[in-house]
This record gives sequence, C-alpha cells and structure tokens, in this order.
Amino acid sequence: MLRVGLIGFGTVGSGVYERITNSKDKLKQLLGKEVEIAAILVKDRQKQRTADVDAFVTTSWEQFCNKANFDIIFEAIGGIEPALSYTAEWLERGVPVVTANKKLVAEKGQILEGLADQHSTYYGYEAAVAGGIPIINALKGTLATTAISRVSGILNGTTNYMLTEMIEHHRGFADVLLEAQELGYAESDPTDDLEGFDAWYKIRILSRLCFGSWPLANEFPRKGVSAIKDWHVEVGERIGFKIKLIAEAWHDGTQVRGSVKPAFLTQTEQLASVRGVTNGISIEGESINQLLFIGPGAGKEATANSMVEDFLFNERTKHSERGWGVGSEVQNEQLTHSFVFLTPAERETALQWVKENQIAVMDTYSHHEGEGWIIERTDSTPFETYPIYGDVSTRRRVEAIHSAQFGSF
Ligand SMILES: NC(=O)C1=CN([C@@H]2O[C@H](COP(=O)(O)OP(=O)(O)OC[C@H]3O[C@@H](n4cnc5c(N)ncnc54)[C@H](OP(=O)(O)O)[C@@H]3O)[C@@H](O)[C@H]2O)C=CC1
Ligand SMILES: N[C@@H](CC=O)C(=O)O
Repeated sequence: MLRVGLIGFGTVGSGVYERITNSKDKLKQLLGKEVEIAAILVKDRQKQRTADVDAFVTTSWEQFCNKANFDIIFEAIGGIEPALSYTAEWLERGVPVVTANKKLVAEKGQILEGLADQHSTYYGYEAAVAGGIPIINALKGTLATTAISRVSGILNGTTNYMLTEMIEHHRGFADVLLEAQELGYAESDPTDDLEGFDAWYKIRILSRLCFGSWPLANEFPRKGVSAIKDWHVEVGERIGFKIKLIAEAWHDGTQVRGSVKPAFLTQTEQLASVRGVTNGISIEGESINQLLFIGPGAGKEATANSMVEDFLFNERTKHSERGWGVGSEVQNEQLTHSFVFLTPAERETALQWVKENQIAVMDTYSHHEGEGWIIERTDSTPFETYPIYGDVSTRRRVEAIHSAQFGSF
C-alpha cells in the first residue's frame, strides 16, 4: 500500500484527489501497489466540499501527521507558512513532497531542495510552473545538458485569460477577474496574478533550471497588468500587436537577468496567438534554436495532472541522474523597438526628449486619449513604455488591411 497525504483540498488539492481516485488501477499497475489517500489537511472543517471524500479529513497538523506513515505528500495550500514547515518536516523524514506552490519554491526552493538531497528524497514542483505543461521535468531531464540562452513566455493563466476576454469580447476587468476566480485560475489573493508576482515566481524557478543557480529576486524587476490602459491596448490592436504579460530570463554573458512586464507582440511572434488560460514558454539555445511549449497554464485538472505525473515520473526515474541547466550567452538581441504612450499633456516634453536623446520615432498613432509612438528601443524612457517583441514591419500590412476596411486612422 502506498499512503498519500494531501495538504490542501481546494482547486488543486481536490483535483489531485480526483486524479488519484480515478486512476487507481493504472497507478497500481505502474507502482505495483495500491494507492490510498490516507489523510487530508484543510483549514476550515465546516466548509462545504463539492467532492465526496473517502479519506480522513482534519484541520490538525498533529492528527494529520499521526494518521499514517505517508509515502508521498502533495502540498497544495500555497504561501510560505505553514507550507514551508510542513514541507520541511516530511522531507526531513525522507518522504517525497510534490507541490504546486510556486511562491514557496521560488522563495525557499534552495533550502527545500537541499533538505531533499540531504535526506535522499524528492522535492517535486512540476505543477508550480505553467500548470499542465511538463516544462520542469523536461528541463531537468531531456534538456539538462542543453545550453540555454533565454527562457521567456506567458506564465500566468489568469491575466492571459483576462486580457483575451477583455480584448476579444469587450468585457470589463472586474467581471473577467471574478470569472477567473470562479474557474479556479486565480490565486487566493489575485494581486499575485495582477501585479505579476505569480509570473515572477515562475520565471525565477525556470531561470534556476535553465541557468543552474537560484537568481536573486531583486535582479528580476516586475510589473503587472494593472497599469495597462485600455487605449494602449486599442492602439496596439489596430496595427495587429497583442499585449501580453511576458516573463523572461536570459544570460547576457556575465550574469543572468530577468523581468516580468507587459509587452506588445507583433504577428511574427508565435506567443502572440497564445490565448485564454493557455501559457506558452519559449526556450532558446544554440543547438535547439527555439522550443515552444504551449498548454493549459492553470485550472484544476491540468495542475493536478502535473502533480501526479511529477510523483510518478520521480518514482520511475529516481535512481537516474538529473541535472540543472548549463546556460549560454544570448546571441541575438530580440528587442529593437518600444511602444511609448503619451497623454496630450506629455506630448511637448516627449518631442523635446526624442530630440535631445536623438531617438528615432518610426511611427505615431493618435487616439482620443493620447498618442502611441513606436521608437527605437532605449533602456528607459520617462513615459509609459512597453517593449515590442517581433518584426515591427508587420504593422504595415495590418494597417493596409485596416484602412481598406475601415478607412485610415
Ligand atoms: N488554481 C490553479 O490553477 C493553480 C494553483 N497553483 C498553486 O496551488 C496552490 C493551491 O492553489 P488552489 O488550490 O488554487 O488554492 P485554494 O484556495 O483553492 O485551496 C487552498 C487549500 O488549502 C487549504 N489551506 C489553506 N491554508 C491552510 C492551512 N494553513 N492549513 C491547512 N490547509 C490550508 C484550504 O483549506 P480550506 O479548504 O479549508 O479553506 C484549501 O483547501 C497554490 O500554491 C497555487 O499557487 C498552481 C498551479 C495552478
Ligand atoms: N494563478 C495562477 C495559477 C497557476 O499557476 C495562474 O493564473 O497562472
């Protein structure tokens, strides 16, 4: 008998319960023994649960720990404490812990991986990055010795879902946020999604796997979607640019750098078509050119599937070597242009600024709320600015189609 301890029974925890319960025969065949969910730890004993639960449920950590000699712990409560102490306690007993908690992994992963090593066990966090996409074990396994120069992508399902719904169906911010929460995509505090913290935790985890060491948080600046104005999006849409929350990390030859920020993607960028709760990750390196991983970035089934697969993968491969990325220097500069947005009051200052700094303005687009200027990339501007990824010349084609249909703007 393989005894499972489940910490948390919300969106993800209940998904793990269902995934295990529904695949008992397959698991028995793979593992050679029955799997039993021996105990579940929750916070609120009175809460109405949707699923019928055939397991011991408790709010007491002591009762949970005393219930069984667990063979595997799944942690899905989120946050640092008490998740950190709970995880450490079981790793110290030599029991593998599998988690979806990206905050805990990004902030304390170094300590917890160290504990797992020390006690010859496993700390698995496949589900912590990009929900259902099996990126973590790909990086630790079949890409472990591939020199990676950049990792980038759309890592937050909630905000990508919100941006898609708001742009394509003209829905309001509060309405789509509520829906993302109801669908189980959002964090318990959605500020984590909206202000880019969630994507920031995930890119730091990917950075560790691609470049070999845990990055310092303050080396990864972060900006969320809350500062995006509707009219910025409208101007971008007119010329076929898609706004996305982009997280990236790259090796510049001397150090690893990274960031999370909203950016415009031209139609030449494959990630521009990643819509809804879907996430997309691009891995670049000399011998692989570019690998793209696209799939569900959040939600009960996809995330639970990753947690269970993470455990099974470790069970089947635990005696083989796994590695951490080797990293290589980025060769080609991707960002050549920026989109600057100006209110009418900023226009004069902006004209002065481009003149003084000899910045080439390629195009200007007017809107009743202000102007959008495409400029040559500069490291910083005093105005609201978004990087542009991709070939900006595609805007000409979109403009031509747009003006043929609607007249010029
Ligand atoms: N939702 C998603 O799509 C994804 C979520 N994740 C991550 O998975 C984790 C869980 O997320 P999610 O399932 O959405 O969150 P939920 O809020 O739906 O569930 C959290 C669960 O944890 C329990 N819990 C919270 N605090 C404690 C505590 N101190 N002691 C015991 N139990 C506690 C809650 O108990 P109770 O039920 O009694 O309130 C609840 O069952 C987070 O780290 C999140 O970032 C990762 C990928 C995708
Ligand atoms: N809130 C997260 C959940 C998955 O990690 C997201 O929206 O991506």
